[in-house]
Amino acid sequence: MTESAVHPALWPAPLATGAVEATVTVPGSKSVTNRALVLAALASEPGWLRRPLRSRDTLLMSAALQAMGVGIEETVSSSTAGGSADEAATGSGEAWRVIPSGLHGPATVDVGNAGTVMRFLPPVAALADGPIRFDGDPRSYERPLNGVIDALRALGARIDDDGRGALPMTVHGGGALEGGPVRIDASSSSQFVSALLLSAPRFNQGVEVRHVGGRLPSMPHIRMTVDMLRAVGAQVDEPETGGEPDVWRVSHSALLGRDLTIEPDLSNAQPFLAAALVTGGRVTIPDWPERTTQPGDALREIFTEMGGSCELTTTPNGTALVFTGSGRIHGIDVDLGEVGELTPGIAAVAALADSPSTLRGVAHLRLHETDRLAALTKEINELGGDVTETEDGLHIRPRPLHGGVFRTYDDHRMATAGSVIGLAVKDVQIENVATTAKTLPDFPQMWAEMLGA
Ligand SMILES: O=C(O)C1=C[C@@H](OP(=O)(O)O)[C@@H](O)[C@H](O)C1
Ligand SMILES: C=C(OP(=O)(O)O)C(=O)O
Repeated sequence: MTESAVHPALWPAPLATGAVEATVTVPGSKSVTNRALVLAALASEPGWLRRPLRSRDTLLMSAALQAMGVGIEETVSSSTAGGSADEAATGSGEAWRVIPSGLHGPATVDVGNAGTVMRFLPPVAALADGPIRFDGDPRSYERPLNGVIDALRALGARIDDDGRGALPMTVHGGGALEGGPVRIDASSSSQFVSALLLSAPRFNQGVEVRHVGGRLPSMPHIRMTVDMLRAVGAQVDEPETGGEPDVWRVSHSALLGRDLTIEPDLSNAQPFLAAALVTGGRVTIPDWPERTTQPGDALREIFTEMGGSCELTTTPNGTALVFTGSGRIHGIDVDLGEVGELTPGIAAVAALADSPSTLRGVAHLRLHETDRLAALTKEINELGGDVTETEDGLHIRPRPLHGGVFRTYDDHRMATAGSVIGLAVKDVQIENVATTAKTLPDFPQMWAEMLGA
């Protein structure tokens, strides 16, 4: 855990005074936006991202691509293609036009603490015609990157790092990369696999990535990578459509420019759904996709098991998820290995439940924005909770909680998790709620609006 250098302000998390009844328009998916930016930058023609997420992680991705020469023009979209009719009203009619170009160095990339930027861009940098320096927040030096660095070296790239297989580093782009077969251990982050696949159509021989090692986390995010590659014309062989287990192959090919409307971020819908569960209220999320690779879709099942119920409805503007709490919150025993980023929000709800919970399969969360297992244990326990860390997760035994400071360790999902607890527990103060800017800059305002403030 790394605490902020400065001691940021405390935000009094609002207590819910009754059942929440709200419709919450959730901004675009971080994971889809950053994949779409990379694919559009590597395409052979311009493309559009409509309703992209505008947050720290996506602006860092955009700035990095622009530093390498990609044109990204921000406009307010005049098209309503795929968007809901209330786009103009919500200000979500924003669109980014991406104009690919030769990739150039020297350039500097600030990855912040964005896993997608620090993992997805080194393969892009290897295609540039000069050195690309990567640096970021102190925490980015601690997050695993060795899978990407070692694989790129094996595929022909020259990289200078300090020997730890981590940031900071310089990728000496040679204008092209040979590519071909490579073995990696991606058990610490699925993003290693996604990173190599996303740029692979531009490698001379494409790529064959073979995962060797422990369980691969976050499989839906790899499916998202595969789906989005196929949607821009790439040829991908992968385990789920009959390929060899743990092997992905992407052929060399040109990529199409696409006009893509970004889905709402379903993981960022989590605190709002949790609010319905915790207060026995009802929250509607417009534009919830009928089919998606986003891991947040699993919340329909998980939060139903924890006491709510939900319905995917069709409205004149598209589909919406209506989630209703029953007033009871039940504990859960669940493996979250596929959907690790949902863990903080599930832990928050579990701390308020009427029975214990066991969250499993998420040891790799120790290397996320912060050590999430340690952070959740410490912060819930400091409010009077009874949480213990296991080898790969958390045991949560609900107890009456009291107010206090909930530290966030520069982790957006710690801030939203603390806010969920604050709905039910008086006087919870969130340290550095501004850290939600990583993926949801308007969180405090959205939260207040949901509560009718
Ligand atoms: O590819 C992606 O967009 C992501 C993959 C997952 O990473 P890990 O596999 O490192 O958990 C997830 O936790 C992260 O929030 C986003
Ligand atoms: C793990 C996360 O982010 P990152 O993309 O930085 O890995 C997350 O958003 O929960």
